[in-house]
Amino acid sequence: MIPLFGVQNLNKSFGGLAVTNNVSLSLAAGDRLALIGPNGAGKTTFVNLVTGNLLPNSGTVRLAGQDVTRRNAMERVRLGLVRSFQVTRLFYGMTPEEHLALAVLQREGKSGRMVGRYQAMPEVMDEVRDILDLLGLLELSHLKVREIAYGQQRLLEIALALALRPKVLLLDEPAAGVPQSETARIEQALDKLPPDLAVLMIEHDMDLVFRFAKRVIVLAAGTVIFDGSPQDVTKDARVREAYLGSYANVGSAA
Ligand SMILES: Nc1ncnc2c1ncn2[C@@H]1O[C@H](COP(=O)(O)OP(=O)(O)OP(=O)(O)O)[C@@H](O)[C@H]1O
Repeated sequence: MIPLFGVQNLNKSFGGLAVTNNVSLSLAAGDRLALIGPNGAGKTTFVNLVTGNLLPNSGTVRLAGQDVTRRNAMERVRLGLVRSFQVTRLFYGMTPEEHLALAVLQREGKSGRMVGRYQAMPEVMDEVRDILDLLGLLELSHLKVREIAYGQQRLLEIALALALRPKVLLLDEPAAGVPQSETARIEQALDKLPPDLAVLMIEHDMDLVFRFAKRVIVLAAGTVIFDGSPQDVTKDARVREAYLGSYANVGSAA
């Protein structure tokens, strides 16, 4: 079976520094994959190669049966590869509903000027409400972004990505900066993502990784040193040494 998404033998160097070393991985519909690794392991670089924000020195990126290695980020989005937005790109004076309406209209190729009239468009309103409801944001739909909690702003980033109808969703540290009291909300929302969506999550919060991922890839110095189940990652000697350290004992006891 052809995977929905795959990279083969991807390499990237900055000057003499090899940051992505022969990385290969693939994702099928419904996969829940976490990419973890110590600071500087090359996770952000890898995401940028996948999204088209960086070009690799060699290797290929394939999406939905097509070689997209030389395609730009927007073309990849149109083919279904979407990265969650970042809080810094939200408009603090706009509501979650307005953000979602704008995203849906943009996806449909409709002018941003129509955003003032979206409430009269039942198909847009239905979709906006469905996505907000899925992520537990419906009750906040009319508040300004600046009035909602940081964890909910992070959920709005995911909502905006879903509005682009991805086949493959890249979640870049969805719990980063979110207070402990709000991480349960993130977990609950991630549980409700469409089952056929393939999700690749980069995350440092190991509790979230263990609850969410069915498969874990560990990157160290740009190289994949582990690809397997969350249960096995804690037992792997190289991973313990490179990254997990004392967490390994906690994880393996669970
Ligand atoms: N544009 C660049 N030019 C030169 N070096 C870079 C560039 N981008 C990243 N690097 C280097 O590549 C290495 C990997 O960086 P990267 O940000 O991909 O790691 P990371 O795993 O995402 O780290 P973190 O978890 O701290 O975000 C680092 O040594 C970094 O300094």
